[in-house]
Amino acid sequence: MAVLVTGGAGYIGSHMAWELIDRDEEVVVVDRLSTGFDWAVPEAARLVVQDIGDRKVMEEIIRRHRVEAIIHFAGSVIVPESLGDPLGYYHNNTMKTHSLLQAAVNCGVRHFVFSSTAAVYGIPDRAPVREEAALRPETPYGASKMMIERMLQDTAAAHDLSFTALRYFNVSGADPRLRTGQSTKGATHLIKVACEAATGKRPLIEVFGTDYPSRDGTCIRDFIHVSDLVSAHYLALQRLRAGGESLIANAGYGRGHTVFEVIETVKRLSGRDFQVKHAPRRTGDVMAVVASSDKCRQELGWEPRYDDLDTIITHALQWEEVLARRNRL
Ligand SMILES: NC(=O)c1ccc[n+]([C@@H]2O[C@H](COP(=O)([O-])OP(=O)(O)OC[C@H]3O[C@@H](n4cnc5c(N)ncnc54)[C@H](O)[C@@H]3O)[C@@H](O)[C@H]2O)c1
Ligand SMILES: O=c1ccn([C@@H]2O[C@H](COP(=O)(O)OP(=O)(O)O[C@H]3O[C@H](CO)[C@@H](O)[C@H](O)[C@H]3O)[C@@H](O)[C@H]2O)c(=O)[nH]1
Repeated sequence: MAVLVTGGAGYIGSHMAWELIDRDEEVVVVDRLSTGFDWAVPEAARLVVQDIGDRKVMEEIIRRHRVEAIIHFAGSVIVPESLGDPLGYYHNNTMKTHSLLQAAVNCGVRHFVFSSTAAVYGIPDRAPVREEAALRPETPYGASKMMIERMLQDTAAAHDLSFTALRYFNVSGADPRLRTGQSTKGATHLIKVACEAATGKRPLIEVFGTDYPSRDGTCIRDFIHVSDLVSAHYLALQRLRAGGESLIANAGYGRGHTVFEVIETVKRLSGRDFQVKHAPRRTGDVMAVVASSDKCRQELGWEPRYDDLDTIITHALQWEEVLARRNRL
């Protein structure tokens, strides 16, 4: 029996593949390598280069490897990009997940763990935001994921399939053993961009909006270490295997940092100064997005190990140095 990891050549998915390998699971990765890298997949996992949207092929893969659970990361992930290409986002996220779910049901897959997002909340009425809050996504990206959550609830009610959807807040950092990290080309994520500026890969960082009514005028985000995130997935999988009910839970620490605080931390930990340019607000940005993490801790027994901005940024910087060394070779 195998666990299928879609998007397992990408940032979070490759950490998940390592987590599963570390726990002696059999792992099959399906990834079309649009933003992921074949070298990011552990050698002990089987990589199939394939788009998840082809239902017949996915059914063959599921049957051939006797897939018992799917952990689904594949998708389009850039919030601002989704505003310019909504149909592309609904297609790659919502429609292809529909097709994957149909394949899962047809083949009798029992468990499904899904990458949802804090973006389903839109502008939360309060921070920290609880799972029961109204879902009012501000962007096609958030809406594409909200629709998948609904599809999962209806599918689990009708079929012998249980699911966990984790609503990730801002994922960052890298495997502490530096076996993988965020390698995305032309990255747009704050910590990655700031680390690239610190290691000289970019000349500067732009801060999108310095006039928000926050403590220093910049947006606030709840940064979660990628290794803590994948450990929550593993706990979710084990809980479903043990007969646990389907669940939707936030994955964040419950603490927010501003954009300026992140940049200052990157400067301090790297010991390098870089130019910080104040720029207009970015369309679709929400001022403060912070998780209530009670449900994840209580239902999954989740105990984060890297809940500290310095640790997250230290690992992110170390991974940037690994990439820089590789590119020089
Ligand atoms: N990074 C974050 O802060 C964050 C926050 C919330 C949710 N998420 C979700 O987590 C998941 C993983 O994100 P990531 O940051 O690792 O991004 P990523 O771009 O590094 O990984 C996505 C992977 O999916 C693959 N892929 C995309 N479309 C595919 C398709 N149709 N068929 C097969 N493979 C496909 C890509 O090649 C890539 O390897 C996504 O679903 C994203 O929406 C990420
Ligand atoms: O060069 C940069 C990059 C980002 N930011 C700001 O930093 C904050 C965080 O932005 P970013 O890292 O792009 O993440 P988000 O837009 O918050 O979205 C992330 O977090 C969401 C959950 O909160 C996920 O759903 C998304 O997939 C993931 O990209 C925002 O205020 C941005 O305006 C900058 O000022 N400069």
